[in-house]
Amino acid sequence: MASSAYRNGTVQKGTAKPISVTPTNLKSSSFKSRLHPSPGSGIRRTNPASFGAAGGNDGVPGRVRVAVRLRPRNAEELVADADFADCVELQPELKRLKLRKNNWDSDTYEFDEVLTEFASQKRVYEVVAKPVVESVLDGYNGTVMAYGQTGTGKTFTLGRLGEEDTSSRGIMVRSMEDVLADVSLETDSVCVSYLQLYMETIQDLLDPTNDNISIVEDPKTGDVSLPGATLLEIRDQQSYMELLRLGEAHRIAANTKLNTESSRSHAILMIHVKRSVVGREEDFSSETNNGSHFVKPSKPLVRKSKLVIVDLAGSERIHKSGSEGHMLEEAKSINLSLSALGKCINALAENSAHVPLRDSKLTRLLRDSFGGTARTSLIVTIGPSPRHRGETASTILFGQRAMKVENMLKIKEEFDYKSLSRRLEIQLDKLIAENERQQKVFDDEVERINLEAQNRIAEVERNFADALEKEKLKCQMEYMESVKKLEEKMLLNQQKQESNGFINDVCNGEGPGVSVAGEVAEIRKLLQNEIHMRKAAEEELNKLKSRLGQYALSGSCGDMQMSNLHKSLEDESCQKKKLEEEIVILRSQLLQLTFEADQMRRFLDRGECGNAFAGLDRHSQFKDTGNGQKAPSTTLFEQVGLQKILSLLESEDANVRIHAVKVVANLAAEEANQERIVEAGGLSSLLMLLRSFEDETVRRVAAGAIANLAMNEGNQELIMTQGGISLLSMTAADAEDPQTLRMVAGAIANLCGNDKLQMKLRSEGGIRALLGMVRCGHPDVLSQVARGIANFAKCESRASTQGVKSGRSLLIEDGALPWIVQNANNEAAPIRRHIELALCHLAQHEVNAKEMISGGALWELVRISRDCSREDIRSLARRTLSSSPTFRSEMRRLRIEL
Ligand SMILES: Nc1ncnc2c1ncn2[C@@H]1O[C@H](COP(=O)(O)OP(=O)(O)OP(=O)(O)O)[C@@H](O)[C@H]1O
Repeated sequence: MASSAYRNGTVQKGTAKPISVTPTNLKSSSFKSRLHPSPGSGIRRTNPASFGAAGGNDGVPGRVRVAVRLRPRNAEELVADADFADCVELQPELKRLKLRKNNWDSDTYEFDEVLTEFASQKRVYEVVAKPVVESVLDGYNGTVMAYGQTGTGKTFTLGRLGEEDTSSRGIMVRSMEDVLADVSLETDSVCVSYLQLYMETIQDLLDPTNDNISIVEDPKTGDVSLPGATLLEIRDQQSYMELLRLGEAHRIAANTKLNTESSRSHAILMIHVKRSVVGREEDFSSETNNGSHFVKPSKPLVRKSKLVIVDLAGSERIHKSGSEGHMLEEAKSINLSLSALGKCINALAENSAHVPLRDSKLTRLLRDSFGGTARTSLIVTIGPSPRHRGETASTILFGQRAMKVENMLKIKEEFDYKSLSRRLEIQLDKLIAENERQQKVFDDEVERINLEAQNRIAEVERNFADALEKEKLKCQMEYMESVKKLEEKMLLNQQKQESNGFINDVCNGEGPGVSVAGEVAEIRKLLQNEIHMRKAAEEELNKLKSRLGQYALSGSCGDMQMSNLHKSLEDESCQKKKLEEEIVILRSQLLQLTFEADQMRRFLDRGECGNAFAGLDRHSQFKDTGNGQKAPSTTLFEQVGLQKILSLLESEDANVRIHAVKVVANLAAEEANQERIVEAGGLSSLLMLLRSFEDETVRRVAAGAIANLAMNEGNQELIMTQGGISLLSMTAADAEDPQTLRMVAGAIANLCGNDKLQMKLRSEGGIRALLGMVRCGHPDVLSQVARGIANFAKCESRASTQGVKSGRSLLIEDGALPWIVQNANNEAAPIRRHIELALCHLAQHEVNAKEMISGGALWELVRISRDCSREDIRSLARRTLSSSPTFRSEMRRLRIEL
């Protein structure tokens, strides 16, 4: 900062050597602000140029601006100095002040603004304070300070409230008016603290009990703050005025010779302005551009600036002010702090390496105002009296030196995390609300679809139930109809028999047993005709043969005739073959009808439901007609021949195949036929049908036939060696029809009862196939599965007892235990009985005990031993439990008593 002596042009000619210090940049600088008006600003800006717009936060040089204000003569001066001229002469248009040395000589000083005794308070505000207020609103710190001899108008300039005469409002009042006009109280905030520095102690003027406030300096930024001071938010001018009144009331003043209301402390008013501003979008988007759901918020910034208005206590010459005692101490303290301020200003003005900021609290408080980052405006107040020329000269020199102090203005802007967080919260709330709305729409839609689906299901169920009911009715009707027809036929037949005295083989002595006797008789008649025709054809053939022999002998037979005869012969043979086939079919049809007639007869006799394949175990096996006579099927079997019937299993005609397999199944139900069917290759043919899997009916009937054959112990091994278990397992895995599964399960269950086949059956997947069929859930199937398991467990038990087998049960190995335990108390008696037996067999072997306990079988065994309806099973369970050490010990542990 350069400095040079300045002499007033008019004075240059004089002899005196006035020392006037003029900053080199004085000409280029104006007292007026160069700030932009903020958009929407409520105050009229003083100058459109803006150093804030230079951008960034790098700092802009800003010299301390100094104005001088002359107080008008007061009453005392008007009298006492009546014969004397003022000690100063002002040239406001030239911004100069002449300080008279004597009548003919004066020193001239140039200031940023020269305010005469006629300058209004409004003008003083506009030239001294308004530019600073605007800077503060733009985000810079600002200081307006009044310095001068006691009684020269510092408090008048700054602190006048102007309640009676608004035109006399001082800088403090007017500053707030402009601040409040410019800020938006929705987004910005204005807070005030008001303090006095009295005898090196900082007191709170808004709360006088708070009288030892400490200064906190940020070592990094140099920012000074007073965290202990009361900080009140201002929302309107009225509350601010009350606050100023309160502060004024608490300010220490005294009546001195020079001022009846002399301030004995430095008053410091701090107006904190916090403003939200919107930053440049690109700065922020790079930081937050990681989520696609958010509407990118602009960069939120906050500007925290501070306007400090300092009304210094006046400097005084002790002898003039007449201070003594405590007031003398006050005066000394005031002078000391002002002198410390002066020293700092001098050091700064001279660009000295050391600035003694820490010499007083005043200089510590004002460190940002002089040589700091604030925009500072100083008003030096002087009086006109020549009697105080010395003090006026000293004030003027203070102002001149202050004009040399260069500050580096910095915008006080920082990232506004609070605002960002608030905005993000709002955005989040919006997103949550939107999400909830969409969720509700979705839920409503799901509910609607659900309702619609339920309605549809209900409708389908209704339709289905109706259709089922109709179908049921239809079946019942048809059934009644057919029963009626059969009864009628039977009656007719009986009548015929009685009238003709003809005794039919089929219905011999059986009364109501020949339900389809008429039909049978008809077929028999057809059959007789066929036989007659065949015999006639055979006779014809024999005749032709003998004629052929005669022709050959006589030699009169021509080639032509020979070939004709050959052809006829071939035709006859073909016809014969066809007839033979038809006879076989007719016989098998007859056989089937005879079966059905028999079933029907039994049904009518007992009121039971007939089933051609009911014989899955020995107890339900179909044996004979019940009167010691051979069954009609057996008779036909003998008449037609087993080979013929079995050959029909391979017929190309599907109907014939179905028919034939039914006949074979019925034959297989008779114990007497079982071995013969197997010997004649029937088992292979049936297994082949199972393998070919051409038709569900064929497969079901074939499985039933195999089940019947498997009742015979001799056949069981053959079934195994011919790969029967694999084929049955395969069928078990892919069949869906419960009746087919029942037949397959029945066949495997029969095989399970063979001691010799245990290992092979298990290794070829028999147990797993059996367990796999429980998926069907049909009680008939479950019953067969349970029977198989019971058979297997029984064989295992036998083998273990004989010492043939050791180790855990293969049933347990193959995972049967959970199903066994689960169904041990099945409500279907046949299932329950088989399972109960199976459990007892398994439990007889100590090696199974642990698994059975952990699988829950012990509880079932205990239940069986107590509640089983069959005495033999009950006692078997009890015996088993009491003979097993493992079960006994577990029961002891569980305190179970048999
Ligand atoms: N420009 C002015 N016009 C009219 N009266 C003024 C002017 N300046 C000051 N006065 C009057 O002068 C007297 C002293 O003023 P003021 O109390 O403001 O001085 P001061 O510098 O604050 O003194 P101190 O330092 O002792 O507090 C007051 O009565 C005040 O009204």
